[in-house]
Amino acid sequence: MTPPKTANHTNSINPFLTLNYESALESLGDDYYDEVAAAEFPQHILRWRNNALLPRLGLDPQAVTDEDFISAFGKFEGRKPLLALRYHGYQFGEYNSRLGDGRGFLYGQIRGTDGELYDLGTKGSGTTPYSRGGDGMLTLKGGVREVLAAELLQRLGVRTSRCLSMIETGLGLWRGDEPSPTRSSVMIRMSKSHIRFGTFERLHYLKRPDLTKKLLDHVIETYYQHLNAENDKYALFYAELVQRVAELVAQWMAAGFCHGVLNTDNMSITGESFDYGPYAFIPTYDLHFTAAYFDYYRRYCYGQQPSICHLNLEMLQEPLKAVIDIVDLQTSLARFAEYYQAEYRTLMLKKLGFENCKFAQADELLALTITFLQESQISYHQFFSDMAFTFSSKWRDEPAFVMNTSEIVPTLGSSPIFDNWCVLYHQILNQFDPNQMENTAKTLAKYNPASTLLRPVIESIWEPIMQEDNWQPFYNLVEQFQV
Ligand SMILES: Nc1ncnc2c1ncn2[C@@H]1O[C@H](COP(=O)(O)OP(=O)(O)OP(=O)(O)O)[C@@H](O)[C@H]1O
Ligand SMILES: [Mg+2]
Repeated sequence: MTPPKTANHTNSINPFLTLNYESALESLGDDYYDEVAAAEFPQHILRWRNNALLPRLGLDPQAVTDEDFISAFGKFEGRKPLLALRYHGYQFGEYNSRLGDGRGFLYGQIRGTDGELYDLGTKGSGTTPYSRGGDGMLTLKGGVREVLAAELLQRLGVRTSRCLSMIETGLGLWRGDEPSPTRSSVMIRMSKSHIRFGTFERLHYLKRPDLTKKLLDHVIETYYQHLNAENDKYALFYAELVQRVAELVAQWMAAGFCHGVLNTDNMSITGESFDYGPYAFIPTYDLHFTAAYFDYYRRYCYGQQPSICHLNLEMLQEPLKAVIDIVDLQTSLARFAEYYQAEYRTLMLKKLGFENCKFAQADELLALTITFLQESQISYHQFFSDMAFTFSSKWRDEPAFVMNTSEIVPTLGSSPIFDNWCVLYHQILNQFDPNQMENTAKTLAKYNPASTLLRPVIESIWEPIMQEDNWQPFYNLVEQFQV
């Protein structure tokens, strides 16, 4: 990504308005949404345009001006209807029937060049019937954080939504968790559906099994098309959702990502990751690490993520029971751990340099790596990025050569676990042909990017923005995530 280009507005039609919008969700009828209007902002400064996503919408980045972004995604000119979606959800275990898009709406749905249907949804675009006294806005820092998280997560192979644009909107917002007044932004998120587990939970709460079935048909037709012709498509849908969610959590865990707010209104029915609010990447392998300062009981801590997602899937059975046999639902959910473990194992072995996971001692290596990371409390990110950076085929020669040029290893002092780990890694490398070492180096580099988003890194990006409106460090970092 390059910084936003200077506006070069012509009088031609905005390319975003010429896209072939589909009315998939709108055609379900107004039981599922409310038509809303966007806020009018005092200022529109384009801070981020995700050129990497434009080709997927069938657009040539060169043909889209900054002014086009501002007109479409800051001023919301020329597009209707804008739909605030209705949903409920379990928040920190408590059912909340007063939710819904309180600061966003569905801007439109577009078939990507890959054949998938994408939602363009806003965040920070003003109040709706679901704002519950909130201002309907997103802080600039919140926007910056969400752009960064999505780009790094996609780099790390997580199935994630991404931000298409972020526009600074010139308001001063009051927030308890940021020095206030703080700057405002409006963001466009491109995702594979904004239908949440909570969208179904609302229909159950309203005792509308007819609407549940209608929505389920829509979800299968639109996002699980390959199941549409099957006789037992509903049961198969849930079985696949279980697998997708289990794999998603495994992707977070391998990435060292703690989502922070795994309420059921933040769980997508397509098994995609979204809503990067109080998230954090783990500094060290600590199962109790908790991202949200308001998560007093560590409900959504790093190590709880698999069991919370399992629980959220289990609670989703309640509305789905209107259409799917409970035995089928339970049988599918029983496979969650198996899917999770298979994906986690595969991803961690990739981080350790092995694309092909079928080798002797693979499980031993994985278990010892986790024990080492946990007991040493070495930097989770730096351990793997150092492996990638310092890997050498010489590691085959002696256990003592393994990671011997790493910066982080000397900080360990004497560590019997690390010594055992080196012996094991050395043994494993010797199971392979010497000419495989190049592949190991490539795998390590692919799955362990040098850059990270630990909290101090985010602060180091935010500081120059806040102090001197210097966005260059932000652009530089996103560019590294997009290679
Ligand atoms: N500033 C605000 N004004 C109005 N409603 C808000 C505001 N912040 C959050 N909400 C609403 O509170 C609920 C929970 O918020 P949460 O932070 O999970 O979602 P969100 O970040 O607003 O949106 P999304 O889940 O699409 O990323 C949602 O219904 C959301 O719309
Ligand atoms: Mg949310």
